[in-house]
Amino acid sequence: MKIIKVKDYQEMSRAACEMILEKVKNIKQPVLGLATGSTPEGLYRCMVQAYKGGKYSFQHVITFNLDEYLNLDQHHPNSYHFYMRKKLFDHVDIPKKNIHIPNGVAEDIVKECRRYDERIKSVGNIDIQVLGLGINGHIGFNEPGTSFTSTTHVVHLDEITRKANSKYFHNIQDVPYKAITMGIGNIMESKEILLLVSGKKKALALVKLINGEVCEQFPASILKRHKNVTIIADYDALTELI
Ligand SMILES: O=P(O)(O)OC[C@H]1O[C@](O)(CO)[C@@H](O)[C@@H]1O
Repeated sequence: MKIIKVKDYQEMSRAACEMILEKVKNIKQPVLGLATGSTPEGLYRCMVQAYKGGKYSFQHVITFNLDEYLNLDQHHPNSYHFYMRKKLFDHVDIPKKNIHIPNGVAEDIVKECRRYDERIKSVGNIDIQVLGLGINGHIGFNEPGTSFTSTTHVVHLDEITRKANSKYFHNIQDVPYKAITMGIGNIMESKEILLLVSGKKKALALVKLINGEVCEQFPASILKRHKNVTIIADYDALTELI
C-alpha cells in the first residue's frame, strides 16, 4: 500500500482528483468506482471544477457507486442517488446510461444484487475504486464480519455506522437499518483502489488498518492484499502514526 501524506482535507481532495483525472484523460472508457459520505465531497467539488474549467469531459466515463440505503426512495434527500446527483452528476457530463447505483427499492433485491455484479463484470471491472474508511473499518457498507469474498449484498448496518451517519438525518431513528452494498470481493477486483482518510476521528481506524492483522472483523484490512492501493491521508488522520 502506498501512503500519500497531505496537510488537510483540501489537499487530500485535490490529490485524489488528480488521480481520477489521470484515468479520465488516459483510459478510453474509464470505469470509476465512487463512494459517498463526507470524505469524497471535496473530490467531487474538484471534479466539477475541472469540468467547468473546460479542460475535461466525462462523456466517456462509466461509474459504479458502492452502496445505497434499502427502502429509501431515490429522491429522498438522504439517499445516495440524491447525494450523487447533487454533489457530482448534475454538474458534469457523464451520460445517465453510464451511471450505476444499487437500487435500494428494487422489488427483487437479490436479483438486483446479481444484476449489479454482472453489470460491473460486463464492463471489465472497475479501473479505480474510491473508498472512504468507516470508523469501524467498513468499506462501502461492508460491516465487520463481512466475508472477504462477498459480492453485492444486503447488509444490516452496524449501530456505529448508523450513529456516524445520523448527522445527515433528523434523528437516529430515521437512519435505515439496512443497505445494499457492493461486496468486498467486488472491491478487491478493482484494478486500483484509492482510500481517502481525513480527520482525527479516523486516526484509530487508520492505525488498525496499517498495523493490524488482516481479518474480517476489520474489513478494510483486506486492502493489504490488493496489489495497487493508494491511501491519501491528512495529518489529522495520521496523528496516531507520526
Ligand atoms: O466519509 P464518512 O462520512 O466518514 O463515511 C465513511 C464511509 O462510510 C460510508 O458512509 C458508508 O458507505 C461511506 O459512504 C464512506 O466512505
